Amino acid sequence: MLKVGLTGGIGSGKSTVAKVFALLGIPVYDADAASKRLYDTDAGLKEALTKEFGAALYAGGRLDRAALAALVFSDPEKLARLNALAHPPTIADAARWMAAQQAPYALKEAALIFESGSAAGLDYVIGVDAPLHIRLQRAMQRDGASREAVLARMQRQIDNGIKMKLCDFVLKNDEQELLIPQVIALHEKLLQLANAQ
Ligand SMILES: CC(C)(COP(=O)(O)OP(=O)(O)OC[C@H]1O[C@@H](n2cnc3c(N)ncnc32)[C@H](O)[C@@H]1O)[C@@H](O)C(=O)NCCC(=O)NCCS
Ligand SMILES: Nc1ncnc2c1ncn2[C@@H]1O[C@H](COP(=O)(O)OP(=O)(O)OP(=O)(O)O)[C@@H](O)[C@H]1O
Repeated sequence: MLKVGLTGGIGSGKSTVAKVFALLGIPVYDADAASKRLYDTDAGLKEALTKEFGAALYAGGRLDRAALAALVFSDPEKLARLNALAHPPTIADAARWMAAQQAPYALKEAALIFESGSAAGLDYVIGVDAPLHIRLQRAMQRDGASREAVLARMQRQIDNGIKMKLCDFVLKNDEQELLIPQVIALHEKLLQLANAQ
């Protein structure tokens, strides 16, 4: 089975594209959702986060993500420490999930596939591309977030142009080219690649 990554900057439309692949019958792993689940279920991670960022983060019983976001996206060193704690269990969880899939190929959707080093375990990576002003607008609208808050996250991600060059395939989600026909064409190509394995 082929292991395929799906990535793109904040607001590029990764989750939207992932839903189309899922409709085509492809199993999809959502790394954002998995890391949120692990924060509340992985005792080792919970303990490490409490030690690093303080017990107040779990005061409500579950991780206060907004409080953690406010801490880390204003301080690159804190973000690096969070990434070092959160990425390894998520990468391991994704690898276990991948190993259990029965399909010609399976997708791992994650914003930070290159930044976290997880591209190394994948056969191909798909990038979802959209211009900065559209990504900014989408993320602000979806999350009710300020321009500054979205820009702070973007600044902690690899430059989008460079990220797309690192990808094996790029889907344009710029509201000019139709998205679904691009996904269907790529799905057919990936099925061929999986068959040729
Ligand atoms: C700080 C946290 C708790 C804030 O949670 P929140 O619900 O506000 O955001 P969510 O996780 O849904 O992320 C939304 C988007 O923000 C961007 N983003 C998230 N984490 C990071 C990061 N470490 N660096 C850069 N951008 C990031 C991504 O584009 C992501 O898709 C959360 O983002 C987090 O745990 N980040 C660290 C782990 C991580 O890297 N997750 C993303 C990929 S697995
Ligand atoms: N082609 C499109 N036309 C209109 N709206 C879109 C399109 N693609 C995505 N969106 C919207 O833009 C927002 C961001 O898309 P999505 O959540 O898929 O992005 P993402 O790359 O997964 O973002 P993040 O990295 O923040 O998780 C969503 O509200 C989604 O519905």
